[in-house]
Amino acid sequence: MRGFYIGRFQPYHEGHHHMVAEIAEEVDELVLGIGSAGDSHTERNPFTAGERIMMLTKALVDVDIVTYAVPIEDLDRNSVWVSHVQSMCPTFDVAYSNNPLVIQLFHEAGVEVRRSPMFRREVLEGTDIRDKMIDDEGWRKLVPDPVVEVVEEIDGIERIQRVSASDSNGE
Ligand SMILES: Nc1ncnc2c1ncn2[C@@H]1O[C@H](COP(=O)(O)OP(=O)(O)OP(=O)(O)O)[C@@H](O)[C@H]1O
Ligand SMILES: NC(=O)c1ccc[n+]([C@@H]2O[C@H](COP(=O)(O)O)[C@@H](O)[C@H]2O)c1
Repeated sequence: MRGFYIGRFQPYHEGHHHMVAEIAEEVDELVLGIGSAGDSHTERNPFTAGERIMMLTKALVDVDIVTYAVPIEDLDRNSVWVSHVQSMCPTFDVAYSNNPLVIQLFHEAGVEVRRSPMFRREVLEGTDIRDKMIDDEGWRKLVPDPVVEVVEEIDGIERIQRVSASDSNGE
């Protein structure tokens, strides 16, 4: 059985990693949809799709199922989004998400959706981790080690500090 799990992964953190480990108990292969793939260089979406592919690929080397990372750009039309996802991905039997809109759209399209309990959500939330990156304090222990290496390789902290400063100046 093949599963599908979508997130923006800005950045890929230990909550996502925990969810992947749980999903890996239930499926043979997993497609990871990198959502809002066209977005980057903003405070909410600092990293490009390619950078997020690096984070996922390097963090998932120890996961013992086959994984595929597929960038998925946003569409203006929610009603055809599931078809758009399916057109970009290997076929899958079940979708995993906690996002209410994603659950609703898959449900309406007749795709089975499974939710997964939030893991240590009080610290493992992308928005909070990005705030910690802006301060460059306390974020490293909240993401897998390979993600730290990718962020360092791409000068990600300098990027997020600059784009958050320009976002708040309205530039
Ligand atoms: N700590 C967590 N435990 C389990 N699942 C999580 C956790 N954090 C996020 N998820 C789930 O992973 C999927 C992708 O989430 P996403 O990439 O938006 O991360 P996020 O931490 O919610 O980030 P942001 O604050 O930027 O929205 C969603 O279904 C979300 O509910
Ligand atoms: N119409 C659309 O483009 C559409 C609809 C539902 C979800 N999405 C995307 O799916 C992803 C869902 O991920 P999160 O659970 O991380 O929010 C996001 O990138 C979101 O933009 C896009």
